[in-house]
Amino acid sequence: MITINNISKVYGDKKVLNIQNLEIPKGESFGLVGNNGAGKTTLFSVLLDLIQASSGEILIDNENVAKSENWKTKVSAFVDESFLIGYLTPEEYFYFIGELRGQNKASVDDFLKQFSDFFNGEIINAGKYVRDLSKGNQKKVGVVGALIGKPEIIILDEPFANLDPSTQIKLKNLIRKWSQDSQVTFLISSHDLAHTTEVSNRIVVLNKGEIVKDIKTNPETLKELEDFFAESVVEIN
Ligand SMILES: Nc1ncnc2c1ncn2[C@@H]1O[C@H](COP(=O)(O)OP(=O)(O)OP(=O)(O)O)[C@@H](O)[C@H]1O
Repeated sequence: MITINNISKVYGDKKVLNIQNLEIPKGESFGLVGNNGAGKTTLFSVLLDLIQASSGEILIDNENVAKSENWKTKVSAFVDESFLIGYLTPEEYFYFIGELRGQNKASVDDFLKQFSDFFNGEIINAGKYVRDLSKGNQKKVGVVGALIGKPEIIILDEPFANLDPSTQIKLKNLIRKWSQDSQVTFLISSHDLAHTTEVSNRIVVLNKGEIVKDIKTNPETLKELEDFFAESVVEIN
């Protein structure tokens, strides 16, 4: 369970995040949407203790992420390329992550087999370093790396961007399956309302750092979100 209490983040005189209370139970597939600058990455960064909140606290299973290390074995994330290690090959990167999560090479290899179509022959045994891969392939490496060892909580920032349609579908199926069958908690931020609605059983909309909608996904959700974002669009003639 993730508990967010009175979290704020201020840069200069601008409050970019301001969330009173948010609870994300185990096994929830939580979608975070919002326009550019809404505060999605900031929220994930505070949650992962990558940046310090200006006030408030975030607890994972009752442990304050800014004060404890225990939560780190339960959580994996891919937020941006800084999570990658450019001088490793993808295989070396996956083994490294596997080691952190108690997976030996054989179990990592076994796990990676299911992604062979996902990788499309361009990642494993491709003779390239992570830094030399295309943006889309780097994203695949980061996302798959976050899945190794099936951690309890998986945080993915914009996982669908830059991915080809087949890979998007594969990833959506995996997210749905793991959250239903294995009670993995997913936190996914995306600009893609359709993908987010498909994989999330709850969607929170952030606007200027504040929660403006918190929806249990239902057949009307996509329409509700599209209407919400359309309202803020100024027509260009
Ligand atoms: N280090 C920083 N210094 C100053 N302002 C920052 C810093 N990091 C983020 N911000 C500001 O915080 C706000 C929220 O940014 P954030 O990256 O969390 O938004 P986002 O919802 O992830 O946006 P996007 O959809 O564009 O990725 C933005 O106004 C951004 O400019």
